[in-house]
Amino acid sequence: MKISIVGATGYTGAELLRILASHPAAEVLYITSESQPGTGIHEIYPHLTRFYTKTLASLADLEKIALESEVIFIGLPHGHAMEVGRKATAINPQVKIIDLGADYRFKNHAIYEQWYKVEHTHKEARAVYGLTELYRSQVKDAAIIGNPGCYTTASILALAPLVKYKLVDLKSLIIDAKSGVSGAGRGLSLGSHFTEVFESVKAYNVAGHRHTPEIEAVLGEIAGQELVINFTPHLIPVARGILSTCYANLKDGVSPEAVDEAYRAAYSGEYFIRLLGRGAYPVTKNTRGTNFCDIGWHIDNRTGRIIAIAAIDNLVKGAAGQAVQNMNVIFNLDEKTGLDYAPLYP
Ligand SMILES: NC(=O)C1=CN([C@@H]2O[C@H](COP(=O)(O)OP(=O)(O)OC[C@H]3O[C@@H](n4cnc5c(N)ncnc54)[C@H](OP(=O)(O)O)[C@@H]3O)[C@@H](O)[C@H]2O)C=CC1
Ligand SMILES: CC(=O)N[C@@H](CCC(=O)OP(=O)(O)O)C(=O)O
Repeated sequence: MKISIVGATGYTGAELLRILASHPAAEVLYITSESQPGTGIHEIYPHLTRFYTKTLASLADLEKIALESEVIFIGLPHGHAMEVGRKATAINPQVKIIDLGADYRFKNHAIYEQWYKVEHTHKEARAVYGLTELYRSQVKDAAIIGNPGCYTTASILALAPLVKYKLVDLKSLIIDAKSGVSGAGRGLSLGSHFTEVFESVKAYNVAGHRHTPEIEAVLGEIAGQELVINFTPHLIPVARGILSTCYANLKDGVSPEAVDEAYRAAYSGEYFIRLLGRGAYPVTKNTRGTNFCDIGWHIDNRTGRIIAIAAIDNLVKGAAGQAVQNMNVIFNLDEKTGLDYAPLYP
């Protein structure tokens, strides 16, 4: 597959390059940057030395990129990807677009515009939400994929079986999630300085984070009714990893065995979802550098609540890995191609 990456100098772009370097069917054609065109990617990311000697192109080359590529991954800030997607598909209607940002995640554009404060400029795109395990049959035939957010991937995967099999009160969903600092991207900002983050943990965007409507839309679709959640993200002093701890009131009479069965029914055939089981504790380090999502759950008999916990690597299952998983599905390859390796541990 001839692949280009728009926004290759970002963390998700670099992670795509790392994964695609050992993908047997992938040929990386063009990689772009607006700030450093002409620079070798191995100069910006020395860890990619020996794997790539390519120099960066720019969006000025979009016509050539769109015409020659079969897949374009986009790793740009929201608001920019939809313009690239609109232009690239106009130039080459056959090209597949996989956007790692938020522009193509929402079926309801009004919700996107309300939360992201930009006008949606590619409303006619018939994009598919790329949470592979839940939308595989649509991903297969998609021309444009809105790859999910990192917190949303972990949180939705933890809660989906409970919602699907109607085991919990939909008014009681609470998600408490923690992310490593690479989730904020490579750009410099005060909040991600070492001295701000090290030896510290903080909540941010409480009751206002943009992943809230994304989680609500997907879980609402699974439930067949609208729902609202509480979602609180936290920044923790690690480079990679998301741990999402999700709370819900179990409906009366739901047994622990029924909960176990719901997780098994939802995910037993899913390679990238490792069900650790009831009473188990997922750990971000066990997923580091991989496309795995580890899930465990607990039932608190005193409060009648279930606590479901998911761990992922935000840059892999939460971004570049899931994007490659979606590409594999679209091109009818084994979903694990280029993604089947053990975590780096410790
Ligand atoms: N980091 C993560 O864990 C996750 C990120 N995402 C999403 O993926 C996308 C990329 O994220 P990430 O790689 O972390 O971001 P980074 O900040 O690390 O990289 C952003 C990229 O976008 C380019 N860029 C920045 N501004 C512009 C602009 N105005 N026009 C064109 N290009 C621009 C930069 O290139 P240059 O400056 O060289 O031109 C760079 O390649 C975002 O939408 C993000 O929300 C999704 C899931 C997880
Ligand atoms: C730690 C950190 O800052 N994380 C990012 C989420 C990264 C992500 O998935 O963002 P998109 O939905 O924009 O793609 C944040 O909270 O905004």
